[in-house]
Amino acid sequence: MNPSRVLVVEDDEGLREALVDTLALAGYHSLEADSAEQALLRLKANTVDIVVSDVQMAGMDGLGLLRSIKQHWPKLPVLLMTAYANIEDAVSAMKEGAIDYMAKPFAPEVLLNMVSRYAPVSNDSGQTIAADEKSLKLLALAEKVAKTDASVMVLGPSGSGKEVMSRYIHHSSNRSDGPFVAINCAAIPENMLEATLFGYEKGAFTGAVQACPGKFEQAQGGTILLDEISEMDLNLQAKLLRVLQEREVERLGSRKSIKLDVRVLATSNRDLKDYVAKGHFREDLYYRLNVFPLMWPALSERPGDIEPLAQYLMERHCTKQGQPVPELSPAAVGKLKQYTWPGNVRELDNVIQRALILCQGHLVAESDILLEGLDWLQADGLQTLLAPTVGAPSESDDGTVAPNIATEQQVADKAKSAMPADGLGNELREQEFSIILDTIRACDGRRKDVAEKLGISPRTLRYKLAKMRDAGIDIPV
Ligand SMILES: Nc1ncnc2c1ncn2[C@@H]1O[C@H](COP(=O)(O)OP(=O)(O)OP(=O)(O)O)[C@@H](O)[C@H]1O
Repeated sequence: MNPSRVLVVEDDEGLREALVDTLALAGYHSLEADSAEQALLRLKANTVDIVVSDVQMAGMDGLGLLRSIKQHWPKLPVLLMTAYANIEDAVSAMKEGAIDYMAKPFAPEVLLNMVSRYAPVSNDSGQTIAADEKSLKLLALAEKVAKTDASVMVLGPSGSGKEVMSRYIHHSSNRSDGPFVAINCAAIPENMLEATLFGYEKGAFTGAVQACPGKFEQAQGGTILLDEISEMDLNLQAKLLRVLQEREVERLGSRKSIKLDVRVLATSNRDLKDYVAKGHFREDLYYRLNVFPLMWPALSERPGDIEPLAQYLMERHCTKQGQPVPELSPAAVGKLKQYTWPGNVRELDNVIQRALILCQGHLVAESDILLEGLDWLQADGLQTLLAPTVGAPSESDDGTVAPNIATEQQVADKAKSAMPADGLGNELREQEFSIILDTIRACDGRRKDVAEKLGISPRTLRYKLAKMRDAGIDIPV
Protein backbone atom coordinates (compact mmCIF):
# COMPACT_ATOMS: atom_id res chain seq x y z
CA MET A 1 0.00 0.00 0.00
CA ASN A 2 2.60 2.56 -0.94
CA PRO A 3 0.97 5.94 -1.18
CA SER A 4 1.65 7.91 -4.34
CA ARG A 5 4.43 10.48 -3.97
CA VAL A 6 3.95 14.10 -4.91
CA LEU A 7 6.76 16.64 -5.31
CA VAL A 8 5.45 20.05 -4.21
CA VAL A 9 7.45 22.98 -5.61
CA GLU A 10 6.45 26.31 -4.08
CA ASP A 11 8.60 29.14 -2.75
CA ASP A 12 5.92 30.46 -0.38
CA GLU A 13 6.52 28.36 2.72
CA GLY A 14 3.01 28.80 4.15
CA LEU A 15 1.32 27.73 0.94
CA ARG A 16 3.74 24.83 0.55
CA GLU A 17 2.86 23.59 4.01
CA ALA A 18 -0.86 23.92 3.30
CA LEU A 19 -0.45 21.91 0.10
CA VAL A 20 1.55 19.21 1.85
CA ASP A 21 -1.01 19.01 4.70
CA THR A 22 -3.88 18.72 2.25
CA LEU A 23 -2.10 15.95 0.37
CA ALA A 24 -1.14 14.17 3.60
CA LEU A 25 -4.74 14.20 4.81
CA ALA A 26 -5.78 12.53 1.59
CA GLY A 27 -3.12 9.84 2.02
CA TYR A 28 -0.30 11.11 -0.22
CA HIS A 29 3.38 11.29 0.65
CA SER A 30 4.99 14.57 -0.35
CA LEU A 31 8.49 15.77 -1.05
CA GLU A 32 9.02 19.51 -0.85
CA ALA A 33 11.17 21.96 -2.80
CA ASP A 34 11.28 25.73 -2.41
CA SER A 35 12.72 26.34 -5.89
CA ALA A 36 12.87 24.73 -9.31
CA GLU A 37 16.59 24.05 -8.78
CA GLN A 38 15.90 22.18 -5.55
CA ALA A 39 13.07 20.31 -7.27
CA LEU A 40 15.48 19.00 -9.91
CA LEU A 41 17.85 17.78 -7.21
CA ARG A 42 14.98 16.03 -5.46
CA LEU A 43 13.92 14.39 -8.71
CA LYS A 44 17.44 13.07 -9.29
CA ALA A 45 17.45 11.42 -5.87
CA ASN A 46 13.82 10.26 -5.60
CA THR A 47 11.06 8.70 -7.62
CA VAL A 48 7.79 10.60 -7.56
CA ASP A 49 4.45 10.08 -9.28
CA ILE A 50 3.53 13.69 -9.99
CA VAL A 51 4.99 17.21 -9.64
CA VAL A 52 2.83 20.12 -8.46
CA SER A 53 4.71 23.37 -9.12
CA ASP A 54 4.22 27.09 -8.85
CA VAL A 55 4.90 29.01 -12.05
CA GLN A 56 6.28 32.26 -10.64
CA MET A 57 9.46 31.54 -8.67
CA ALA A 58 12.77 33.33 -8.30
CA GLY A 59 15.61 31.76 -10.31
CA MET A 60 14.33 29.10 -12.69
CA ASP A 61 10.54 29.49 -12.96
CA GLY A 62 7.89 26.80 -13.22
CA LEU A 63 8.01 26.83 -17.01
CA GLY A 64 11.77 26.25 -16.99
CA LEU A 65 11.24 23.42 -14.54
CA LEU A 66 8.54 21.95 -16.77
CA ARG A 67 10.88 21.98 -19.79
CA SER A 68 13.66 20.34 -17.83
CA ILE A 69 11.33 17.66 -16.49
CA LYS A 70 9.94 16.95 -19.96
CA GLN A 71 13.52 16.53 -21.19
CA HIS A 72 14.70 14.17 -18.45
CA TRP A 73 11.51 12.48 -17.26
CA PRO A 74 9.12 12.86 -20.21
CA LYS A 75 6.39 10.70 -18.66
CA LEU A 76 6.28 12.47 -15.30
CA PRO A 77 3.02 14.45 -14.96
CA VAL A 78 3.45 18.12 -14.03
CA LEU A 79 0.60 20.19 -12.63
CA LEU A 80 1.11 23.94 -12.46
CA MET A 81 -0.25 26.57 -10.07
CA THR A 82 -0.48 30.15 -11.16
CA ALA A 83 -2.03 33.48 -10.23
CA TYR A 84 -5.11 34.48 -12.22
CA ALA A 85 -3.21 37.25 -13.99
CA ASN A 86 -0.79 34.73 -15.48
CA ILE A 87 -3.22 32.16 -16.72
CA GLU A 88 -2.11 32.68 -20.30
CA ASP A 89 1.37 31.54 -19.30
CA ALA A 90 -0.12 28.42 -17.81
CA VAL A 91 -2.16 27.69 -20.89
CA SER A 92 0.92 27.90 -23.06
CA ALA A 93 2.69 25.67 -20.51
CA MET A 94 0.04 23.06 -21.14
CA LYS A 95 1.03 23.14 -24.78
CA GLU A 96 4.54 22.29 -23.59
CA GLY A 97 3.32 19.25 -21.76
CA ALA A 98 1.89 20.29 -18.38
CA ILE A 99 -1.10 18.09 -17.59
CA ASP A 100 -3.18 20.95 -16.21
CA TYR A 101 -3.06 24.14 -14.19
CA MET A 102 -4.77 25.54 -11.12
CA ALA A 103 -5.48 29.25 -10.70
CA LYS A 104 -4.64 30.53 -7.22
CA PRO A 105 -6.38 30.65 -4.86
CA PHE A 106 -7.89 27.20 -5.24
CA ALA A 107 -9.79 25.00 -2.82
CA PRO A 108 -7.92 21.99 -1.39
CA GLU A 109 -10.31 19.72 -3.19
CA VAL A 110 -9.41 21.17 -6.58
CA LEU A 111 -5.84 20.11 -5.86
CA LEU A 112 -6.89 16.63 -4.72
CA ASN A 113 -9.17 16.10 -7.70
CA MET A 114 -6.43 17.04 -10.13
CA VAL A 115 -3.72 15.03 -8.43
CA SER A 116 -5.91 11.94 -8.04
CA ARG A 117 -6.54 11.83 -11.77
CA TYR A 118 -2.85 11.16 -12.42
CA ALA A 119 -1.71 9.59 -9.16
CA PRO A 120 -4.12 7.38 -7.24
CA VAL A 121 -3.85 7.75 -3.47
CA SER A 122 -2.33 4.32 -3.06
CA ASN A 123 -1.31 1.48 -5.31
CA ASP A 124 -2.81 -0.95 -2.85
CA SER A 125 -2.54 -4.59 -3.75
CA GLY A 126 -5.64 -5.42 -1.76
CA GLN A 127 -3.83 -7.81 0.55
CA THR A 128 -5.90 -8.67 3.59
CA ILE A 129 -4.23 -10.63 6.35
CA ALA A 130 -6.47 -12.86 8.43
CA ALA A 131 -5.84 -16.03 10.40
CA ASP A 132 -8.18 -15.87 13.38
CA GLU A 133 -11.27 -17.99 12.98
CA LYS A 134 -13.48 -14.96 13.57
CA SER A 135 -11.76 -12.97 10.79
CA LEU A 136 -11.80 -15.89 8.38
CA LYS A 137 -15.54 -16.30 8.87
CA LEU A 138 -16.07 -12.60 8.26
CA LEU A 139 -13.95 -12.66 5.12
CA ALA A 140 -15.96 -15.61 3.80
CA LEU A 141 -19.11 -13.60 4.44
CA ALA A 142 -17.58 -10.53 2.77
CA GLU A 143 -16.72 -12.63 -0.27
CA LYS A 144 -20.31 -13.79 -0.55
CA VAL A 145 -21.73 -10.30 -0.33
CA ALA A 146 -19.02 -9.01 -2.69
CA LYS A 147 -20.56 -10.99 -5.55
CA THR A 148 -23.82 -9.06 -5.22
CA ASP A 149 -24.21 -5.35 -5.87
CA ALA A 150 -25.60 -4.68 -2.39
CA SER A 151 -24.43 -1.64 -0.46
CA VAL A 152 -22.27 -2.67 2.47
CA MET A 153 -21.65 -0.76 5.67
CA VAL A 154 -18.39 -1.77 7.34
CA LEU A 155 -18.46 -0.87 11.01
CA GLY A 156 -15.67 -1.20 13.54
CA PRO A 157 -13.25 0.71 15.73
CA SER A 158 -10.67 3.11 14.37
CA GLY A 159 -7.59 1.53 12.81
CA SER A 160 -9.11 -1.97 12.79
CA GLY A 161 -8.95 -2.34 9.01
CA LYS A 162 -12.34 -1.19 7.70
CA GLU A 163 -10.79 0.29 4.58
CA VAL A 164 -8.77 -2.89 4.03
CA MET A 165 -12.00 -4.87 4.34
CA SER A 166 -13.73 -2.55 1.86
CA ARG A 167 -10.94 -3.04 -0.67
CA TYR A 168 -11.24 -6.78 -0.11
CA ILE A 169 -14.93 -6.59 -1.04
CA HIS A 170 -14.09 -4.64 -4.19
CA HIS A 171 -11.31 -7.04 -5.21
CA SER A 172 -13.61 -10.04 -4.63
CA SER A 173 -16.45 -8.53 -6.64
CA ASN A 174 -17.32 -8.67 -10.32
CA ARG A 175 -16.21 -5.05 -10.45
CA SER A 176 -12.61 -5.81 -9.51
CA ASP A 177 -11.37 -4.65 -12.93
CA GLY A 178 -13.11 -1.31 -12.40
CA PRO A 179 -11.85 1.56 -10.23
CA PHE A 180 -11.94 1.61 -6.43
CA VAL A 181 -12.42 5.19 -5.34
CA ALA A 182 -12.20 5.98 -1.63
CA ILE A 183 -13.19 9.29 -0.16
CA ASN A 184 -12.76 10.19 3.47
CA CYS A 185 -15.83 12.23 4.35
CA ALA A 186 -14.20 13.48 7.56
CA ALA A 187 -11.01 14.76 5.96
CA ILE A 188 -12.55 16.96 3.26
CA PRO A 189 -13.76 20.43 4.22
CA GLU A 190 -17.54 20.39 4.51
CA ASN A 191 -18.06 23.03 1.82
CA MET A 192 -16.02 21.03 -0.69
CA LEU A 193 -17.34 17.55 -0.01
CA GLU A 194 -20.37 17.99 -2.27
CA ALA A 195 -18.24 19.17 -5.20
CA THR A 196 -15.81 16.34 -4.57
CA LEU A 197 -18.50 13.69 -4.59
CA PHE A 198 -20.65 14.98 -7.42
CA GLY A 199 -18.18 17.03 -9.50
CA TYR A 200 -18.69 20.52 -10.86
CA GLU A 201 -18.81 22.54 -14.05
CA LYS A 202 -16.55 25.46 -14.83
CA GLY A 203 -17.68 28.56 -12.90
CA ALA A 204 -19.87 26.62 -10.43
CA PHE A 205 -18.03 28.39 -7.59
CA THR A 206 -14.99 30.60 -7.09
CA GLY A 207 -11.92 28.66 -8.06
CA ALA A 208 -13.77 26.25 -10.38
CA VAL A 209 -11.76 27.34 -13.39
CA GLN A 210 -12.47 24.15 -15.23
CA ALA A 211 -15.01 21.35 -15.05
CA CYS A 212 -14.13 18.41 -12.85
CA PRO A 213 -15.81 15.01 -12.55
CA GLY A 214 -16.75 13.94 -9.02
CA LYS A 215 -15.77 10.78 -7.19
CA PHE A 216 -19.00 9.05 -8.24
CA GLU A 217 -18.16 9.57 -11.89
CA GLN A 218 -14.57 8.49 -11.29
CA ALA A 219 -15.89 5.27 -9.79
CA GLN A 220 -18.03 4.37 -12.85
CA GLY A 221 -17.99 0.61 -13.38
CA GLY A 222 -16.34 0.10 -10.00
CA THR A 223 -16.81 0.81 -6.32
CA ILE A 224 -16.94 3.97 -4.26
CA LEU A 225 -16.02 3.87 -0.58
CA LEU A 226 -17.55 6.61 1.57
CA ASP A 227 -15.16 6.42 4.48
CA GLU A 228 -16.35 7.84 7.83
CA ILE A 229 -19.76 8.53 6.33
CA SER A 230 -21.17 9.57 9.71
CA GLU A 231 -19.13 12.79 9.52
CA MET A 232 -21.16 14.05 6.54
CA ASP A 233 -23.49 16.94 7.29
CA LEU A 234 -27.25 16.37 7.22
CA ASN A 235 -27.89 18.52 4.12
CA LEU A 236 -25.38 16.61 2.09
CA GLN A 237 -26.76 13.34 3.43
CA ALA A 238 -30.09 14.28 1.81
CA LYS A 239 -28.37 14.93 -1.53
CA LEU A 240 -26.42 11.70 -1.30
CA LEU A 241 -29.62 9.80 -0.62
CA ARG A 242 -31.14 11.21 -3.81
CA VAL A 243 -28.12 10.16 -5.85
CA LEU A 244 -28.25 6.66 -4.42
CA GLN A 245 -32.00 6.35 -5.02
CA GLU A 246 -31.94 7.69 -8.54
CA ARG A 247 -28.58 6.19 -9.48
CA GLU A 248 -27.64 9.34 -11.29
CA VAL A 249 -25.67 12.42 -10.43
CA GLU A 250 -25.66 16.05 -11.51
CA ARG A 251 -22.42 18.01 -11.33
CA LEU A 252 -22.63 21.30 -9.42
CA GLY A 253 -23.56 24.03 -11.87
CA SER A 254 -25.05 21.58 -14.38
CA ARG A 255 -28.55 20.26 -15.04
CA LYS A 256 -27.37 17.25 -16.99
CA SER A 257 -27.89 13.93 -15.22
CA ILE A 258 -25.18 11.33 -15.51
CA LYS A 259 -26.25 7.71 -15.08
CA LEU A 260 -24.21 5.86 -12.49
CA ASP A 261 -23.04 2.27 -12.41
CA VAL A 262 -21.30 2.33 -9.05
CA ARG A 263 -21.33 0.00 -6.07
CA VAL A 264 -21.41 1.86 -2.76
CA LEU A 265 -19.54 0.88 0.39
CA ALA A 266 -19.40 2.98 3.54
CA THR A 267 -17.57 2.82 6.85
CA SER A 268 -18.02 4.31 10.27
CA ASN A 269 -16.47 3.84 13.67
CA ARG A 270 -19.54 5.23 15.41
CA ASP A 271 -22.53 3.40 16.78
CA LEU A 272 -24.54 4.50 13.75
CA LYS A 273 -27.91 3.38 15.07
CA ASP A 274 -27.41 5.51 18.13
CA TYR A 275 -26.24 8.34 15.89
CA VAL A 276 -29.48 8.02 13.93
CA ALA A 277 -31.47 8.05 17.17
CA LYS A 278 -29.71 11.27 18.20
CA GLY A 279 -30.67 12.88 14.90
CA HIS A 280 -27.12 13.19 13.51
CA PHE A 281 -27.59 10.70 10.69
CA ARG A 282 -30.58 10.28 8.41
CA GLU A 283 -32.50 7.10 9.05
CA ASP A 284 -33.43 6.63 5.38
CA LEU A 285 -29.78 6.94 4.33
CA TYR A 286 -28.78 4.55 7.10
CA TYR A 287 -31.11 1.87 5.76
CA ARG A 288 -30.06 2.48 2.16
CA LEU A 289 -26.38 2.05 2.98
CA ASN A 290 -26.83 -0.63 5.56
CA VAL A 291 -28.26 -3.25 3.21
CA PHE A 292 -25.50 -5.52 4.44
CA PRO A 293 -23.75 -4.55 7.67
CA LEU A 294 -20.34 -6.06 8.41
CA MET A 295 -18.84 -5.65 11.88
CA TRP A 296 -15.05 -5.74 11.66
CA PRO A 297 -13.91 -6.42 15.22
CA ALA A 298 -11.20 -4.79 17.29
CA LEU A 299 -7.81 -6.53 17.02
CA SER A 300 -8.08 -7.73 20.62
CA GLU A 301 -11.17 -9.74 19.66
CA ARG A 302 -9.24 -11.71 17.03
CA PRO A 303 -5.93 -12.49 18.70
CA GLY A 304 -5.08 -15.08 16.05
CA ASP A 305 -4.45 -12.20 13.61
CA ILE A 306 -1.81 -10.47 15.73
CA GLU A 307 1.24 -12.55 14.81
CA PRO A 308 0.54 -12.86 11.05
CA LEU A 309 -0.28 -9.17 10.87
CA ALA A 310 2.95 -8.28 12.69
CA GLN A 311 4.87 -10.51 10.27
CA TYR A 312 3.13 -8.97 7.26
CA LEU A 313 3.74 -5.42 8.45
CA MET A 314 7.43 -6.18 9.03
CA GLU A 315 7.73 -7.62 5.53
CA ARG A 316 5.86 -4.64 4.07
CA HIS A 317 8.21 -2.10 5.64
CA CYS A 318 11.42 -4.05 5.03
CA THR A 319 10.56 -4.77 1.39
CA LYS A 320 9.84 -1.12 0.82
CA GLN A 321 13.23 -0.21 2.25
CA GLY A 322 15.07 -3.07 0.55
CA GLN A 323 16.11 -4.50 3.92
CA PRO A 324 16.22 -8.14 5.02
CA VAL A 325 13.21 -9.11 7.13
CA PRO A 326 14.16 -9.97 10.73
CA GLU A 327 12.48 -12.74 12.70
CA LEU A 328 10.15 -12.13 15.61
CA SER A 329 11.47 -13.84 18.74
CA PRO A 330 8.92 -16.00 20.63
CA ALA A 331 9.13 -13.57 23.57
CA ALA A 332 8.36 -10.64 21.26
CA VAL A 333 5.37 -12.51 19.84
CA GLY A 334 4.21 -13.26 23.39
CA LYS A 335 4.37 -9.58 24.29
CA LEU A 336 2.40 -8.59 21.17
CA LYS A 337 -0.26 -11.18 21.94
CA GLN A 338 -0.72 -10.07 25.53
CA TYR A 339 -1.37 -6.43 24.70
CA THR A 340 -4.93 -5.11 24.20
CA TRP A 341 -4.29 -2.87 21.13
CA PRO A 342 -6.61 0.11 21.74
CA GLY A 343 -5.35 1.62 18.46
CA ASN A 344 -5.88 -1.71 16.65
CA VAL A 345 -3.82 -2.60 13.55
CA ARG A 346 -2.67 0.97 13.04
CA GLU A 347 -1.08 0.88 16.49
CA LEU A 348 0.46 -2.52 15.74
CA ASP A 349 1.95 -1.00 12.61
CA ASN A 350 3.54 1.79 14.67
CA VAL A 351 4.93 -0.71 17.16
CA ILE A 352 6.43 -2.80 14.36
CA GLN A 353 8.04 0.24 12.75
CA ARG A 354 9.60 1.14 16.10
CA ALA A 355 10.80 -2.44 16.59
CA LEU A 356 12.49 -2.37 13.19
CA ILE A 357 14.46 0.69 14.23
CA LEU A 358 15.43 -0.76 17.56
CA CYS A 359 16.22 -4.35 16.64
CA GLN A 360 19.83 -5.42 16.33
CA GLY A 361 20.65 -8.13 13.84
CA HIS A 362 18.08 -10.57 12.54
CA LEU A 363 15.92 -11.05 15.60
CA VAL A 364 13.28 -8.75 17.05
CA ALA A 365 13.64 -9.11 20.81
CA GLU A 366 10.98 -8.56 23.44
CA SER A 367 12.71 -5.32 24.45
CA ASP A 368 12.34 -3.98 20.88
CA ILE A 369 8.57 -4.09 21.28
CA LEU A 370 7.63 -0.82 22.94
CA LEU A 371 3.99 -0.56 23.84
CA GLU A 372 2.32 2.73 24.49
CA GLY A 373 1.52 3.41 28.11
CA LEU A 374 3.41 0.33 29.28
CA ASP A 375 6.88 0.94 27.94
CA TRP A 376 7.00 4.58 27.01
CA LEU A 377 6.97 5.80 30.55
CA GLN A 378 9.43 3.20 31.75
CA ALA A 379 11.81 3.31 28.80
CA ASP A 380 14.04 5.87 30.52
CA GLY A 381 13.86 7.99 27.43
CA LEU A 382 14.21 6.28 24.11
CA GLN A 383 17.11 8.54 23.30
CA THR A 384 19.25 6.44 25.61
CA LEU A 385 17.98 3.26 24.08
CA LEU A 386 18.60 4.48 20.58
CA ALA A 387 21.85 6.28 21.22
CA PRO A 388 24.18 3.54 19.99
CA THR A 389 22.39 3.06 16.69
CA VAL A 390 21.01 6.38 15.61
CA GLY A 391 22.20 9.92 15.33
CA ALA A 392 20.96 13.44 15.67
CA PRO A 393 17.43 14.51 16.45
CA SER A 394 15.04 14.77 13.55
CA GLU A 395 13.99 18.22 12.49
CA SER A 396 10.41 17.23 11.94
CA ASP A 397 7.66 18.66 14.04
CA ASP A 398 4.71 16.86 12.62
CA GLY A 399 2.55 17.03 15.69
CA THR A 400 3.06 13.42 16.67
CA VAL A 401 3.54 12.16 20.20
CA ALA A 402 6.72 10.53 21.41
CA PRO A 403 5.63 7.02 20.43
CA ASN A 404 5.54 7.97 16.79
CA ILE A 405 9.26 7.85 16.33
CA ALA A 406 9.36 5.41 13.53
CA THR A 407 8.02 6.74 10.31
CA GLU A 408 8.73 4.76 7.18
CA GLN A 409 11.34 7.28 6.17
CA GLN A 410 13.15 6.76 9.44
CA VAL A 411 13.21 3.04 8.87
CA ALA A 412 14.76 3.76 5.49
CA ASP A 413 17.42 5.95 6.97
CA LYS A 414 17.98 3.76 9.96
CA ALA A 415 21.63 4.49 10.26
CA LYS A 416 21.15 8.23 10.10
CA SER A 417 17.73 8.60 11.56
CA ALA A 418 16.64 9.58 15.01
CA MET A 419 13.60 10.03 17.15
CA PRO A 420 12.56 13.52 18.09
CA ALA A 421 14.81 13.88 21.07
CA ASP A 422 13.43 17.21 22.16
CA GLY A 423 11.68 16.18 25.33
CA LEU A 424 9.93 19.51 25.72
CA GLY A 425 8.42 19.25 22.25
CA ASN A 426 7.12 15.81 23.07
CA GLU A 427 5.71 16.95 26.35
CA LEU A 428 3.90 19.79 24.63
CA ARG A 429 2.52 17.44 22.04
CA GLU A 430 1.33 15.02 24.72
CA GLN A 431 -0.34 17.91 26.50
CA GLU A 432 -1.96 19.05 23.30
CA PHE A 433 -3.27 15.55 22.66
CA SER A 434 -4.64 15.20 26.14
CA ILE A 435 -6.38 18.60 25.88
CA ILE A 436 -7.95 17.50 22.61
CA LEU A 437 -9.11 14.22 24.15
CA ASP A 438 -10.57 16.00 27.18
CA THR A 439 -12.41 18.45 24.93
CA ILE A 440 -13.82 15.64 22.80
CA ARG A 441 -15.20 14.03 25.94
CA ALA A 442 -16.54 17.34 27.25
CA CYS A 443 -18.30 17.99 23.93
CA ASP A 444 -19.70 14.48 23.76
CA GLY A 445 -17.76 13.81 20.57
CA ARG A 446 -19.26 16.69 18.54
CA ARG A 447 -16.32 17.69 16.37
CA LYS A 448 -17.71 21.11 15.49
CA ASP A 449 -18.04 22.04 19.17
CA VAL A 450 -14.58 20.64 19.88
CA ALA A 451 -13.00 22.79 17.17
CA GLU A 452 -14.89 25.85 18.37
CA LYS A 453 -13.91 25.30 21.99
CA LEU A 454 -10.27 24.81 21.07
CA GLY A 455 -10.33 27.84 18.78
CA ILE A 456 -9.09 25.90 15.75
CA SER A 457 -10.73 25.19 12.40
CA PRO A 458 -12.53 21.85 11.92
CA ARG A 459 -9.93 21.05 9.27
CA THR A 460 -7.05 21.59 11.68
CA LEU A 461 -8.86 19.44 14.21
CA ARG A 462 -9.27 16.65 11.65
CA TYR A 463 -5.59 16.89 10.81
CA LYS A 464 -4.61 16.65 14.47
CA LEU A 465 -6.99 13.72 15.02
CA ALA A 466 -5.53 11.93 12.01
CA LYS A 467 -2.05 12.40 13.48
CA MET A 468 -3.24 11.11 16.84
CA ARG A 469 -4.79 8.05 15.21
CA ASP A 470 -1.56 7.43 13.33
CA ALA A 471 0.21 7.51 16.67
CA GLY A 472 -2.09 4.72 17.81
CA ILE A 473 -4.26 6.88 20.05
CA ASP A 474 -7.86 5.75 20.26
CA ILE A 475 -10.10 8.73 19.56
CA PRO A 476 -13.47 8.58 21.33
CA VAL A 477 -16.37 8.89 18.92
N1 LIG B 1 -6.27 -7.36 7.72
C1 LIG B 1 -5.31 -6.49 7.38
N2 LIG B 1 -4.35 -6.88 6.53
C2 LIG B 1 -3.37 -6.02 6.19
N3 LIG B 1 -3.25 -4.78 6.67
C3 LIG B 1 -4.16 -4.34 7.53
C4 LIG B 1 -5.25 -5.17 7.92
N4 LIG B 1 -6.03 -4.48 8.77
C5 LIG B 1 -5.48 -3.27 8.89
N5 LIG B 1 -4.35 -3.16 8.16
C6 LIG B 1 -3.46 -1.98 8.09
O1 LIG B 1 -3.74 -1.18 9.25
C7 LIG B 1 -3.86 0.20 8.93
C8 LIG B 1 -5.25 0.70 9.29
O2 LIG B 1 -6.21 0.06 8.47
P1 LIG B 1 -7.49 0.84 7.87
O3 LIG B 1 -7.12 2.18 7.38
O4 LIG B 1 -8.18 -0.09 6.93
O5 LIG B 1 -8.34 1.00 9.22
P2 LIG B 1 -9.73 1.76 9.42
O6 LIG B 1 -10.54 0.91 10.34
O7 LIG B 1 -10.34 2.09 8.09
O8 LIG B 1 -9.25 3.07 10.17
P3 LIG B 1 -10.06 4.46 10.40
O9 LIG B 1 -11.28 4.14 11.20
O10 LIG B 1 -9.11 5.29 11.20
O11 LIG B 1 -10.36 5.02 9.05
C9 LIG B 1 -3.54 0.31 7.44
O12 LIG B 1 -2.17 0.61 7.31
C10 LIG B 1 -3.80 -1.09 6.91
O13 LIG B 1 -2.94 -1.37 5.84
